[in-house]
Amino acid sequence: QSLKFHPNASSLVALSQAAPVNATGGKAAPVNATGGKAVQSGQEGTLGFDVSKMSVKQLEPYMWIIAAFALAFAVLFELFHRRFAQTDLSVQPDCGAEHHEQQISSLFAGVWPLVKPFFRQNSAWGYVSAISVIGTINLVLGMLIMVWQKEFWDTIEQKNLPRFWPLLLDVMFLAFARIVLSTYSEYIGMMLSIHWRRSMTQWLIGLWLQDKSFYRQQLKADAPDNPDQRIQEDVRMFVEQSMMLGTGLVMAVAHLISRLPMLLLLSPTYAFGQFYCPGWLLYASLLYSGVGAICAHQVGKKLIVVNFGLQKHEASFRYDVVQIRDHAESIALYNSEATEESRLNGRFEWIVRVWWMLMSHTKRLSFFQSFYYQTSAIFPYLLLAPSYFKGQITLGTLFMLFDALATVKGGFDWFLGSYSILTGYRATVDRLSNFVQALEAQDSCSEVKRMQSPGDAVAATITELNVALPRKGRTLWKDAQLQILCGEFVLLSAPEGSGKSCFFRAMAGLWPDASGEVFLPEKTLFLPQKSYIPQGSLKQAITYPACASSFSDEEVMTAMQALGLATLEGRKLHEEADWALLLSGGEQQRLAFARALLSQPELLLLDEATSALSAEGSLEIFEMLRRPGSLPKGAAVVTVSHDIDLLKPVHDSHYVYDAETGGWAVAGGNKI
Ligand SMILES: Nc1ncnc2c1ncn2[C@@H]1O[C@H](COP(=O)(O)OP(=O)(O)OP(=O)(O)O)[C@@H](O)[C@H]1O
Repeated sequence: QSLKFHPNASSLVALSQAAPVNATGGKAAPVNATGGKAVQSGQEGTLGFDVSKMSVKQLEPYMWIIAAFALAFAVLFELFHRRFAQTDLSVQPDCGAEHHEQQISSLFAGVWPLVKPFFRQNSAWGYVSAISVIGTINLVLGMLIMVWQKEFWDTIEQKNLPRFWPLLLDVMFLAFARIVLSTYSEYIGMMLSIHWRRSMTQWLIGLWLQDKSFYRQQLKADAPDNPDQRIQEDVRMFVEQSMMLGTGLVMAVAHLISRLPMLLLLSPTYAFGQFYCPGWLLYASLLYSGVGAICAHQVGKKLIVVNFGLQKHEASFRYDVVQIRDHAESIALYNSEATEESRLNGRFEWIVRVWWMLMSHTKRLSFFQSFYYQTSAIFPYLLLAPSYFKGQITLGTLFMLFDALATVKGGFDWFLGSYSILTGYRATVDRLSNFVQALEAQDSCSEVKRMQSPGDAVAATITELNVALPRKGRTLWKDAQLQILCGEFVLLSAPEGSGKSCFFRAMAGLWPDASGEVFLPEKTLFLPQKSYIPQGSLKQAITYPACASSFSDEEVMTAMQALGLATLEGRKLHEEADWALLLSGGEQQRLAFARALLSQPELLLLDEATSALSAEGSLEIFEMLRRPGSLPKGAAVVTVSHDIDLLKPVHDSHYVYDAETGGWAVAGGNKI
């Protein structure tokens, strides 16, 4: 079809071979023969045989030989090529336990909920309208080019030189319009792509970060893997593939609309020249394409799962590489390069295995698609030959019907032709849908009621806090109680693994398997043993989680001086670096306390937050916290630590874990 509608050089060459038959039907034979002769004599001289005198009968042995060779090649290849896999293909790769849509009826299930947030915006419809207008103009241009081509070839046949040059000038206008439209439709498509991607990325990031989902997802056994890949790679693929498939579908529908009337009007009323059935060509091509689509789905549907598995293993491999970058120092100190190399190579082997599955299923689909397209080529002849030989249609009508039938069938074949892309698309849609559903599900929310402290003399109260390990695991805390008075420094101690950090997580509302009531002041700050230090300026590292601009340089410098971060004072506040790598463990903990001074919390919860500091350093910090003006008046501090002897003197109360009751008890006393 494209040969007829594109006025470029190759189409003109192709048309010059096809046109004599197409344009004038049987009458063109002399032209063909004359033109043919010149070529044939040339071939005779070069190759030593006359192609025009050859018959199919003569060539039949060669056809058999080529077919036999193809068969032998296929058999031998199937028998031996797996030896070159260089991996153990008997091990079945895991393609993930997540939900996959595999029914033909549900191939597009879940697409609309993913697309909806973007298409609620007016700008999205603006882009779609612009692309649609350009597409419609392109269709009109196609029709104009068709008319131009007819006249052009008639002019050539009539050797009408005066008309020839104006016609060439006309085609330049058409070509210019085409060039401008195709360039801008691609450009607008790219604009749409980045807007759509940004909108979807912002939506997913919002969902992922809201209500601490990013943390709670980690605790779930069946949580979707690699959220980073879903937000970055899957969104990009989803947008690109949606646009590719959407454009293809719209083009197919447009071609159908433009050619369907022609097919219905010219279609012989007798099917196969025998049975009265108006419009039967349309039904026949619909049936043929429908059966082809169903067969393609049956042959290729496993590709959905395999594509899903490939995306999963690619993401896991990339995550493992990132792990090495994140833990470079530990790995270098352990000299564990060989272990890491074998771990990475082992991980990559899974990609190789899934790739081989993909190859095998793609080969099956390609076999079927090639078979389908080969039989499609003779399909119009099969349908129309009886009517033609019975004299019900002329040769000219036959060629017009071929053209209309091929275009209509091409439209119906959109599904089959796009099936490979569709399987990848389906896998991407599943990965994104599962991710969105997991983020939107509220099943893993903590049942701990967090309320604001009444104030007055009490800074925080924890009542009947029950904490268990995920998935109905061991109970860590049972009806635990704790009351912290304003201005009080409380020390909590318990054996390792008893659940101190989980207690804090439950208080913060992070732990899913927890219940109880927690009264906390509005400004509560948790400082863990290892604080997160974002990449960027030193000022941002210190002011985190607030923005760097929330504090003046002087305020930040004062906080640094109060924490004795003397070694950092030589650094410029706006110097950018990976501070988590540059700073020592002790410096990182001091930096976290600088955050406390800047954010001025009413309750400060410290989980082993001075573990990397020396004894003097730890005491210095607590003295500084106790100094008036460091924290707001009446601010309380709760410290979890194993350094009881060191820290007890700088705290007002000391509670210990009571293993029997699963709660806190006054050190040396009874349960609270
Ligand atoms: N995400 C998790 N999934 C399953 N079990 C967990 C998880 N996090 C912690 N645990 C388990 O919960 C128990 C308590 O852990 P927690 O970190 O609260 O102990 P801890 O008292 O703070 O220990 P330490 O003094 O060594 O820091 C441990 O047995 C730990 O293995």
